[in-house]
Amino acid sequence: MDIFTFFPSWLFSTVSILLFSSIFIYSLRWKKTSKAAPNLPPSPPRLPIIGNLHQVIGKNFHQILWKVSRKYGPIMTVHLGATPYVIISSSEFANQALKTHDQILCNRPRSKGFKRLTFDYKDVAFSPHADQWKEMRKVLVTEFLGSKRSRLFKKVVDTEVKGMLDSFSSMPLNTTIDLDERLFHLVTDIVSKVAVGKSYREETFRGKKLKEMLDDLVISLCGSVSDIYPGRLGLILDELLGFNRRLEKTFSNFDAFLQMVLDEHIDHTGTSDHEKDMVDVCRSQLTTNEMKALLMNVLNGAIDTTTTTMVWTMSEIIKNPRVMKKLQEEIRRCVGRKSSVEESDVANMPYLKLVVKEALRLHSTVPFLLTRECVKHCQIGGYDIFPGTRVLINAWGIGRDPKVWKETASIFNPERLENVELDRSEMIPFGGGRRACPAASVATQIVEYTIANLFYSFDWQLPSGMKNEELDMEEVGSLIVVRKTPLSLVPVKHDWQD
Ligand code: HEM
Repeated sequence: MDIFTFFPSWLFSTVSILLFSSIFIYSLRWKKTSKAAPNLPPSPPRLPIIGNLHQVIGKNFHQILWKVSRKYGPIMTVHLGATPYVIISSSEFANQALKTHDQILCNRPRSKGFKRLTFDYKDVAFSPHADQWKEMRKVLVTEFLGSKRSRLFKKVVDTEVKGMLDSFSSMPLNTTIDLDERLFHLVTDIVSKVAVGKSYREETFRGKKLKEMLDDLVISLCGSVSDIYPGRLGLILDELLGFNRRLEKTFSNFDAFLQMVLDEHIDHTGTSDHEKDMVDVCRSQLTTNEMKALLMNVLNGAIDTTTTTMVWTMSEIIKNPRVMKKLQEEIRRCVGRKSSVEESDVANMPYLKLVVKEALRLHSTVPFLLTRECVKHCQIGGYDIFPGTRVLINAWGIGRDPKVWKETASIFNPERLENVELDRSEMIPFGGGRRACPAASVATQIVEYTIANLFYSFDWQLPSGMKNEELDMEEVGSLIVVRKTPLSLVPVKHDWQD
C-alpha cells in the first residue's frame, strides 16, 4: 500500500510543490537575512537600564565621548538610557554622514521639549525634515540673514561695537572687564535689534531677564527623560521629576514674552523698508506660532553661539602673544589712524580671517551638531545605520583630530590654515549638509569685525600681572562649550606714539 492509495495524485503533487517551494523560499529568505545580518557600530559595555549614562552625566560630554572613541573607533554606539546613539568622531565618517548621506540623515528626532517650545515644530532647527522646515528656513535666510536685512545688520553692528569701544575708553585706568558678560550684551543687543527692533536685555519679564528665559529654554529643550526612555517609564519620570511643570512654565513665560514683542509691532507699519526688523517683514507671511518659533530659533541659536565664539577667539589671541602682535600689526597697518575699523577694512585682513577660523577649529562652540535622525537604511564606514537611529557628530573632536591636524592639533596656530583647501569635513563648527547653520557667514563676519575693532583700539592685558601663556582654557558645558572661568581683561587704549 503506498501513499497514493490514500491521497489522490493531484493532491500529492500540489502538496509537494507547496512544500518544496516553501522550503526554497524559506532557504532564500534565510540566506538573505543571514547575509543582511546587521553590522552595527561597536559599543562600549553598558549597564542595564541606564546604558552608558553613568560615564557621561555631569561631565564634559564631548571630551568623554572623544576619549571613548579613541578605543571603540570613529563610529560607535552609546546608550543613553534606553536609547542608542551612533557617535561619529572622524572627518571621514562625518563627511559620509553630512555629504554622501545628507538626504538620509537630515531629520531631527522628535522630543517633548522641542515640540512644545517650537510651537509644534513650526521652527527651523528642531523640526523634522519636511516642507514646513524648508519654508521656514527660506524665510530665515531671506528675511533675517540675507541681503534684505544686511543694511540694518551693518548699521546695528557698527553702532553697537562702537558703543562698546567708547564705554571701554571711558572707564578708569586699569578697570578689569568681564568679556563674557560684555560680549554677551553686545551680541544680544545686535541680534535683538535686527530681529525685533530693540533690545530687551535690561527688561524684566514675569520676574526674569531675557538671559534667564533663554537659559530656561535650553534646559527645557533638552531635559526630558522621555527623550531617552521612550514609553511609559519616561512619561512617569518626567512627571515625577517636575520636568512637565518646568516645561510648561518656560513655555508660558517665553510665549507671553514673544506675544508682547509681536503686539509691540502692530503700529510699525510706517517704518521704512531698510529700517524694518525681521518681525516687521515676516508678520504678513507667517502665522503667529510660526513667527514665535522663528524668533525662538533666532534668540536661542544666535546669541550664545556667537558670544562664545568671540570669547574663545579672544582667549586664544591673548594666550598667544605672537599671534596677538601679528594680528594687531595687520589690523593697524590696514586701517591706519582712524577712530575705528570699518566693515570694508576687514576684507583686507587675511590673517584675522585665519585667526577666527583657527579659533573655530579648536572651539566648536556647539560640540555635537544638533542630533540627526536617520530616515532610510544606509552605511557609514561599513556599519549599518537603520531608520530612526539618532546620530551625533562630535564637531569638537573632529576639529582636534591628530589624524587630520597632526600631533600639534591642540595648538592654536592660524598659519596652519594658510592656503589649505578644506572640503572633507575636516572642521565643522557650523555643521554640514542641508541642516548646516544657515548663519555661518553672517556670524563669522560679526566675530571678525568685533575682534578687529577690539584689537585695533586696545592693547589687552591680563589682571594682576598674570602671564598671557598662563590663561586658563578649561571648558564646561555639553550643549554649548564655554570657558570655565570668565575671561577678565584690562583694556589699555592703544598709544599711537609707540
Ligand atoms: C558662531 C556662531 C554660530 C555657531 C558656531 C553655530 C553653530 C551651529 C551648528 C553646529 C548647528 C547645527 C548644524 C548641523 O546640525 O549640521 C547650527 C544650526 C543652526 N543655527 Fe547656528 N551657529 C551660530 C550662529 C547662528 C546664528 C547667528 C543664527 C541666527 C539665526 C543661527 C541659527 C541656526 C539655525 C536656525 C540652525 C538650524 C538649521 C537647520 O536645522 O536647518 N546660528 N548652528
